[in-house]
Amino acid sequence: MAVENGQQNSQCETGRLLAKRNNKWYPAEIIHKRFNEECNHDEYYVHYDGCDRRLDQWLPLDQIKDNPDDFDNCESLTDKEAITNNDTLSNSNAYSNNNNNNDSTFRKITRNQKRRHNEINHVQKSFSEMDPETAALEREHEALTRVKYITKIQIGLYEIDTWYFSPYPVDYGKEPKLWICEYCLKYMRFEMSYIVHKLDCKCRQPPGKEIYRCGAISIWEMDGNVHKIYCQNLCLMAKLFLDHKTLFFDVGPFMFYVMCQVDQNGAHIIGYFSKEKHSSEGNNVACILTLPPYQRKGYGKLLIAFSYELSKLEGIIASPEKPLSDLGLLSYRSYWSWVLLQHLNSSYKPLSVKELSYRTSITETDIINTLQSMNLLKYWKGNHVISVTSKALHDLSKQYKRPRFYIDRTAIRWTPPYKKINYRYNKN
Ligand SMILES: CC(=O)SCCNC(=O)CCNC(=O)[C@H](O)C(C)(C)COP(=O)(O)OP(=O)(O)OC[C@H]1O[C@@H](n2cnc3c(N)ncnc32)[C@H](O)[C@@H]1OP(=O)(O)O
Repeated sequence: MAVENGQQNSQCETGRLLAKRNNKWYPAEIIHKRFNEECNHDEYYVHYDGCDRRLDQWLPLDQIKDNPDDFDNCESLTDKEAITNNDTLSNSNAYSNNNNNNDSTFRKITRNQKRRHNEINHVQKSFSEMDPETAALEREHEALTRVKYITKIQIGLYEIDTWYFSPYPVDYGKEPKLWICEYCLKYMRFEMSYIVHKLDCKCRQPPGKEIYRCGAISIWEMDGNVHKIYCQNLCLMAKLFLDHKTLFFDVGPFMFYVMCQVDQNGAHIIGYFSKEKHSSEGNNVACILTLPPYQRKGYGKLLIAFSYELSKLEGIIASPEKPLSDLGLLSYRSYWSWVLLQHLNSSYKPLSVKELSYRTSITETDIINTLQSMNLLKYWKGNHVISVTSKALHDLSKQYKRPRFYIDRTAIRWTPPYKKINYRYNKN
């Protein structure tokens, strides 16, 4: 454990302890300590056993205890309260709630339920399960990004709790809160600078070109080379909610697509995705983010749908960059499942995986994984065969919610800015 300021309190010396979250105690580990000048006391940065790092938080001493007697009665936060109420995976817990999650019920679950459980709870590989090179990179990443100092940002009307470390410049990186202009994304350490900036700033929308407008939703395209500062600021802010993406300063090779909600005051940022100008891996999205106040409202799937509409216009079959985060996987799975079910439902003839890929711009691998997760694929004589009955389609269509928003293709004002190899029409 790194101690930043002052001496380590004896109560916390064991490393293993219980820390509070939503009024309950959970096994946790102290990662760092600092002196909070505002409150005039020490505080501790804790990581809850087995949980995603976005749940890590700074706690005062009275929210931490290390009495060994308490450990036996204490369950891990994983799969339980970590994912309730205000925590990020709030509504994904239907599976665990329904199954009580004790050992005996766990043994009874089907392989499909278990796969779904792992998807929802994002069961990650441990270092020992990774190949040595990946494990070394993961360790380095973890060491560099372990402690999140900026715990809040103010952007527009919203004060948002951050999830992860982001490499803001030194003077800013250790502030507990940053103020960010919702239009130009300039970041500030002091509220007063923010107030003054708001009076001065002439921007009321992202820079770049508006390539989509439908109702109050608009999407703006920016070239990382042309709007470098804006794109860097966007990446720094996005990193506060993304664990594994490493692009911050070298934004030149990327295009950025920012989705906004427009009202009489301006275009308010909802989220974005970035995309390599030339992706050797065939990726149509590098990073995707919906800002937390707008999450679970359908905007993530709208951004995903838009990325595939661009791929269709480019004539390519593409996939998001891997690894996907837990929420990224859930959102993509939800989008892919819905789109594939629509095509299977509306086709008058049986469709092959290749045909589905050609129609949707989704890669065959993503289609195979998605169909497998819905139990619609059989492996027969060395080939993947879609095996589907109208009853199964009917049941699944009820299970996967209709998206709240659709992209209106006629509202897209875009032509591919750079030449692509035409994979999509090369059906063989
Ligand atoms: C290629 C990559 O960049 S991978 C990294 C992906 N980005 C991140 O992890 C950054 C942080 N997360 C986010 O920004 C968002 O959670 C996103 C972009 C992944 C999804 O954005 P949202 O606006 O919340 O997506 P949306 O509301 O369309 O929901 C998509 C579906 O994903 C699933 N889902 C999304 N969030 C959750 C959640 N918290 N709990 C359970 N399911 C969820 C649901 O199935 C949901 O559909 P439904 O609401 O119809 O059931």
